[in-house]
Amino acid sequence: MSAIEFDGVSKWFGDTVALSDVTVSIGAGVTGLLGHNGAGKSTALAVLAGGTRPSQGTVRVLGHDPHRDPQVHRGLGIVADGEATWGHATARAQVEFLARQRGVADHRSATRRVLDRVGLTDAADRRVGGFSKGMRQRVKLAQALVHDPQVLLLDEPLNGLDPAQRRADVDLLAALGREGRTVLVSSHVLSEVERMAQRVLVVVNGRLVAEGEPAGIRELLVDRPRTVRLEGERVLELAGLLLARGLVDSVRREGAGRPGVLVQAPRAVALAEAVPRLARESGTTLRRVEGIGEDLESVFAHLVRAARGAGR
Ligand SMILES: Nc1ncnc2c1ncn2[C@@H]1O[C@H](COP(=O)(O)OP(=O)(O)OP(=O)(O)O)[C@@H](O)[C@H]1O
Repeated sequence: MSAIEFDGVSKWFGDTVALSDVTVSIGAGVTGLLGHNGAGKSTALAVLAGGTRPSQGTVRVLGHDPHRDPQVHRGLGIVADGEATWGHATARAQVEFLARQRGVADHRSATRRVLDRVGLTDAADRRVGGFSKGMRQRVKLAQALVHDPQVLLLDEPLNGLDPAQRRADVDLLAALGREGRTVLVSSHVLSEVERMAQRVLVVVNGRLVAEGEPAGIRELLVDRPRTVRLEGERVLELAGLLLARGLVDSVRREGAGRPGVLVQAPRAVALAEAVPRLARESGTTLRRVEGIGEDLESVFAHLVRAARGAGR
């Protein structure tokens, strides 16, 4: 059995479906839980942490029902979204407090070790109130790790961090995964999860719509149907060539007074490869090439349609 098991899990709040029939096993290593705002990521983590019960289906963490069995917390570390530190206490005091609460045998040395691991040794005896966001995030991580848990749940842990802090945290989480821990990290940024995760689960409107290695998920997200706007000299000739070669399904001129042409490509990557080459062949001088509707929502909407098509 994997450390984390979802079996037919649904969760609704009144009329809102936060999770819909999710079945998945998650084992050792880093797994990214990718989805837009409101997709159900926090709910999935809350169900695993025992904070909320599924409306339907079962979850197991290290074989326990997290909602009923407090034993689960011996093997579980949680880094929640948002602020969870006390400004007036030192980093060491906050981590030690958690260590004592969880019954860690030698809580002082465990605290020392974990503060060192997250890079807070020098700041350990300073009040957390004066810490940067990244340092406070480290305190939360140290609190989650002090009892050496097998399973670690992190809700958008890289939010609000600067690039150097992000890199450090990505390295730390990747290392925790390599040690054989089961690390589940939520995010709405693919490039973030693909740097640390061996596996990515994509959640859209509460449904698990795709899963796989980061490279495969990237391909799925990037190489999808896309509307592209082309602007330049003789751009209609270029669009004609694209149509003739089956690289686009349709060509439409923009409305009056606008110089562009809108093409609908079934595979965006093939189009991107062909456009510069065919522009040269047709003598087109391109001024602009831009994707239309490139927001994350439209990417996820595509995945939902793809998942429906596959009968999931
Ligand atoms: N306690 C609650 N009561 C009512 N609705 C809720 C509750 N918790 C979550 N929801 C709803 O369930 C859906 C999923 O929310 P969830 O917070 O799990 O998404 P998320 O992917 O974590 O998004 P975000 O990144 O914005 O936190 C949303 O529509 C949200 O409004």
